[in-house]
Amino acid sequence: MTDIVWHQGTVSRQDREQLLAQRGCVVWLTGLSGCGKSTIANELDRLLTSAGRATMLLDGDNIRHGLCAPPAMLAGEHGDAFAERFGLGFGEIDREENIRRIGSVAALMASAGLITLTAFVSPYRRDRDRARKIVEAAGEKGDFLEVFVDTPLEVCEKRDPKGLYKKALAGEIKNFTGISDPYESPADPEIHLRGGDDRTPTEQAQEIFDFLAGHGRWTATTESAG
Ligand SMILES: Nc1ncnc2c1ncn2[C@@H]1O[C@H](COP(=O)(O)OS(=O)(=O)O)[C@@H](OP(=O)(O)O)[C@H]1O
Ligand SMILES: Nc1ncnc2c1ncn2[C@@H]1O[C@H](COP(=O)(O)OP(=O)(O)O)[C@@H](O)[C@H]1O
Repeated sequence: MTDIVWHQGTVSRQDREQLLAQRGCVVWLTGLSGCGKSTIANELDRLLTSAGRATMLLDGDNIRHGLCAPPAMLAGEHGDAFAERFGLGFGEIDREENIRRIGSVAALMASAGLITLTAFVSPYRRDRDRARKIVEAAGEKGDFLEVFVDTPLEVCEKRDPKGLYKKALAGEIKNFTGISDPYESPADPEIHLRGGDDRTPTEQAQEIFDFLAGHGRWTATTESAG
């Protein structure tokens, strides 16, 4: 198809995972803005690192400051044509490319043996399924865990930690997920967290931690979680 040929490295994924005594994977949190993705992912990151696991957290807001920056952030350094071509907004095709890039980066991190946590709205089922495919192609089935942070829209709107719902409802932000853009719920997520329930983010993160521990993602524990 192209003249690009895959180069097989000398150090294998198994070599890297052996050093870490764990199997790399991707924990993919999806849900509306304000549903609790970042909070739960950060709590999970803390639980895992306290337990001696090697992790990396990719968070939507942060990644959109670099790898998936919007056109306005790129124009100054690279010019308008570049910014238009490679900068990402929130249209359907932009979100598709955002999730494609994140899926690829997450797969690389999982291949390095890291327990990779991602927190992106990722509203389209097809995009999430593609991310799963990329991760599993780089590893094996079971390396991708979809976590649906299922917090009702009314709760997210009420929390509105960044004031984005207020702006979206006033028509100041276009294509805002849940208001003027769709969110397609996962059909069969590995973990379904009901974000509006009485549990704390720490308790919800613990549920994910227990799932990972119960599925043999690591073989040695240096310290207990908590
Ligand atoms: N139009 C629109 N729709 C949804 N979200 C918006 C929008 N504009 C800005 N934001 C802010 O950007 C964060 C979502 O970025 P993501 O990269 O996770 O989005 S996506 O996965 O490509 O759909 C999202 O972060 P979270 O609130 O943490 O989810 C918002 O803060
Ligand atoms: N389980 C929870 N219970 C109560 N409040 C929560 C819970 N999870 C998150 N929050 C609060 O909701 C707000 C939005 O969380 P955030 O993690 O930024 O969401 P997202 O990353 O999905 O946009 C934060 O102010 C956070 O403290």
